[in-house]
Amino acid sequence: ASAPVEADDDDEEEGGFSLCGGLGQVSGLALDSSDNLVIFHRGDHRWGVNSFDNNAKYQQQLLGPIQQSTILVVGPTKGNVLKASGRNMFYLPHGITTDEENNYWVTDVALHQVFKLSSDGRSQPLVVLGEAFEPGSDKEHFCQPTDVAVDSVTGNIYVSDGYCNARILKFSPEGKYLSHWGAGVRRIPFRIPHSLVFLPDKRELCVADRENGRIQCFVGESGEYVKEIKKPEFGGEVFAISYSPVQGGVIYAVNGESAFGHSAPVKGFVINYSTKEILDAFGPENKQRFGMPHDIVVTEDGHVFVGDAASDSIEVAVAQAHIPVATL
Ligand SMILES: O=C(N[C@@H](O)C(=O)O)c1ccccc1
Repeated sequence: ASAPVEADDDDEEEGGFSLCGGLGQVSGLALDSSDNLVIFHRGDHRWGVNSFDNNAKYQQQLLGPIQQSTILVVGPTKGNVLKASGRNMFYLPHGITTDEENNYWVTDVALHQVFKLSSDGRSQPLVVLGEAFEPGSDKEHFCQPTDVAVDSVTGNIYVSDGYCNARILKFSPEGKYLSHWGAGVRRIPFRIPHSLVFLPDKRELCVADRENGRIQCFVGESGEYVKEIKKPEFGGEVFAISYSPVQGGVIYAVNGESAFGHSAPVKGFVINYSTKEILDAFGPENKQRFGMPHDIVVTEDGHVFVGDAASDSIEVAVAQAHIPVATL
């Protein structure tokens, strides 16, 4: 493993931390069973306008895989690195989530693959889905898959596929294809299903349908459409979502800039899942604004972390509405 990287002192003063330059584009965030932050970043690789050809084929394979550790487990307060893994495996990391055994489920948009990795750093993946560097849209191929969500009861996983497909697929914990579906309301297709969250208390899957600027939620078991949350405050894009079961269920979302024009400040939102009311809007704790907020996680005690793919950093944010009623 590479030498541990520590957050700079000044980084901590900013409220966020960038692990003293040890981070590349932060594409994914997850939490482990101890509420440590799990960061999935791109080291010295970047997703630029020339990274893919018109057929979504990755153009920089000759660069080889990222040599830095792309998966870092860090303490949520000081940003000290507890574990580092994921070296020489990935080309363009995207999404990451953890399952009940602290395994990592990750997606790589250059490989068009989904991996299940054990968190003890063994480099041999437990499950590999998709064919390396081969985009496609059947049961064995993805096209720039963006995220994974895990149903902690059944262990089944959901894959949002992706920048160049418009569907959600469901697999068993061992990676057996179970089902797939497209978008809900009036069959307007997803436009970059970009981030997923499973709602354990409602057994629903919610999707950040990025360029449609909406969140759509489905019954996890059947894929049946349940609801849509779309707000003018999103300004046309929703990049990432997370969820906390407190107060009847609260959705956290971040919007973002997009090539298709944008008309709202880049912010985080706290939304009452049942009423769809925006309870709070927030920016980074001690920084002007988010760059490209790309993923968001919320700890049990209400700390919000946002991974920024433009400023290669993790921003800490305080969202008022999550403070459990007991402490108000
Ligand atoms: O959205 C894009 N990237 C981010 O989401 C990301 O880096 O995951 C992107 C799209 C087209 C070209 C270049 C970048």
